[in-house]
Amino acid sequence: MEVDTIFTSEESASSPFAFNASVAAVFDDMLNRSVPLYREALTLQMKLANRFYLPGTRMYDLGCSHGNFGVGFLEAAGDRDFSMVAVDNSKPMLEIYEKRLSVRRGSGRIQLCCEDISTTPMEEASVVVMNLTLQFLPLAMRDEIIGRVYQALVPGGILLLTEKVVHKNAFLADIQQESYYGFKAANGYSSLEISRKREALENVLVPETLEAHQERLGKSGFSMVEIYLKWFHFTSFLAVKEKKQCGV
Ligand SMILES: C[S@@+](CC[C@H](N)C(=O)[O-])C[C@H]1O[C@@H](n2cnc3c(N)ncnc32)[C@H](O)[C@@H]1O
Ligand SMILES: O=C(O)C(=O)C[C@]1(C(=O)O)C=C[C@@H](O)C=C1
Repeated sequence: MEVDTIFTSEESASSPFAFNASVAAVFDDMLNRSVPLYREALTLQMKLANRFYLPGTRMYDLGCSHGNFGVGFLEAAGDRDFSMVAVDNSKPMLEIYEKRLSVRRGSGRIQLCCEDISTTPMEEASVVVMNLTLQFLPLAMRDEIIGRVYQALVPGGILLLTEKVVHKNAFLADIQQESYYGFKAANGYSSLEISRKREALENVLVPETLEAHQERLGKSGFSMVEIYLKWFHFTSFLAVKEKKQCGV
C-alpha cells in the first residue's frame, strides 16, 4: 500500500483537494489513517447491504472511489446473484477499481459509471450506499439527490449514508476537531500536513450538522433512521424506506 505523503509538499497547500491520480494512488492509506472506524463502517455496510438486498433489484454505490465497498461485497457474496452500479466522477479512482475487478471472479455483477452522481439515473434499488460522498456535493444539490435516492428505493430498501458531521454547538465542534486531529497525529500525520489538508478541504468538503442530515432524510420520506456508528465527526446513518401498512 502506497503511503499518503500528499500534504508533506508545499504545493499541496495552494490547491483545493481533488480526487486526482496522486490521491487515488494513496487512497487506502489516506482512508485508514484519516477516517476513524473506516474498516468497521465498511464491514457493517456490507452486512446491512447483504441483509436488505433484494434479488432482481439494484444496489448503488454513489461516490464508490476505487471500490472498497464493491470489492468487499463481491468477495463476500460468493456465487450469490446481485447487481451493483458503482458511480464516481474521478477517472483515476475508477481505473484502479476496474483493475481490482479484472482479477476477480463474477465481477460482471458490478457496473462502473464515470459520472456525476447528481445526474445518475437510479431505479429499482434496494440498497444505496453513500460513504463520505454527499459532503462533497454543493449544499444546494443535497436535498434533490437524497430525494431521488428515496424515490429510487423499493419499499423496504435502505440508504447507508456516512458523513463527516459538525456539532451544532461551537464548543463541542471544537472538541470534535481536537479529537479528530489527535487521531490523525497518532496515525503519523504532522501538524503541517493536518493544517494543509484542512485548508485544501475548505469549501470542498462542507460538513453539516447531524440534525441537518436527519431533517433532510425525514423531509425526503425516510421515517426510520438509525445512527449505527459514530466517532465524533464521523457518523453513519441507516435510513429505511418503510413498507406501507405492514412495516419492514
Ligand atoms: C471520500 S471518497 C468516498 C469513499 C468511498 N465511498 C469508500 O467507501 O471508500 C468520495 C468520493 O466521491 C467522489 N465524488 C465526489 N463528488 C462526486 C460527484 N459529484 N459525483 C460523483 N462522484 C463524486 C470522489 O471522486 C471520491 O471518490
Ligand atoms: O482528512 C480529513 O479531514 C477528512 O475529512 C477525511 C476525508 C473524508 O472525510 O472524506 C477527506 C478526504 C479524503 O477523501 C478522505 C477522507
